[in-house]
Amino acid sequence: MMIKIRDLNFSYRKNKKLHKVFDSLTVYFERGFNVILGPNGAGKSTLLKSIFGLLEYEGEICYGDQVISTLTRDEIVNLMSYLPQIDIDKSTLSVLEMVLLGRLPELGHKVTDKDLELAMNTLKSLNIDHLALRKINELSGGQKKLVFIAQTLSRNPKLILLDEPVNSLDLQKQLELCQLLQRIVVSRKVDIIVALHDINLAARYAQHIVVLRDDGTYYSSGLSGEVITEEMLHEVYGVIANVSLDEDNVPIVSPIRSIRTV
Ligand SMILES: Nc1ncnc2c1ncn2[C@@H]1O[C@H](COP(=O)(O)OP(=O)(O)OP(=O)(O)O)[C@@H](O)[C@H]1O
Repeated sequence: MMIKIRDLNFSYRKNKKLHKVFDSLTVYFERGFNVILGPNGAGKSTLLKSIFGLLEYEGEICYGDQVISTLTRDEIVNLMSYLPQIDIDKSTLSVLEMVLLGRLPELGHKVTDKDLELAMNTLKSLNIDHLALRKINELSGGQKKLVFIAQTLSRNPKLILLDEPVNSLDLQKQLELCQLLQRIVVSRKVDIIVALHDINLAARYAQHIVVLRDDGTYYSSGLSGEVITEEMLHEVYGVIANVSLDEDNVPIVSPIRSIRTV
């Protein structure tokens, strides 16, 4: 087990009111490529933020045998990098500067050729090196997303947390990003946890899937073949869907209709 979450309790506080997201949630993630699935509002982003130490929760989150709440901010940032769902997109920095910024803790007073090479290599791996000198606020939504992903990857963390990284990417780039993540998991021995809405992408690439219900409770976890079932799609997402297996035994979901009448 890579991340172990035990008895997690968390509520957002707004105008003195509490909005409970997790009530004694116990769940774990494995080494490798993990995906969190669940409908809107299930708590996927909240779970990623909790792991990254951004929220004050009750319960325990461990990375290996380290209790994350006992780590300093610097220790957490050295260990993991986190791509939030909402990107700051008003920046007038260039793409290259933005990626370099991601490695700020490791950069010295001067940006060296090695730093530039690392940043350019990350841009190349996402096929956006040609955008290096363009300003962030002059890019398309998908291009911006890729820059933030490049920034997240360039930090060389042990654990990467990505919140819906594929939304606003075209089909080819969605697949390329998942393939790149798959490669990084193997070549850099990095672990990743991705919150996703695309169940077919999760089915194809995830080594371990965790499914949350819309009320933030645990529904199931395991390999895609175990987790992605017609029953789960009915009970968790409220849809009637066919699930078949392709030639690699990967489940393929064909949605038919919502169980709600609209
Ligand atoms: N800052 C906040 N203040 C109050 N409530 C919040 C806040 N952020 C999220 N919530 C609530 O907490 C619950 C979980 O939200 P979260 O964003 O973690 O869900 P999610 O699974 O990531 O959803 P989505 O798929 O729509 O991105 C939701 O009911 C949401 O309305």
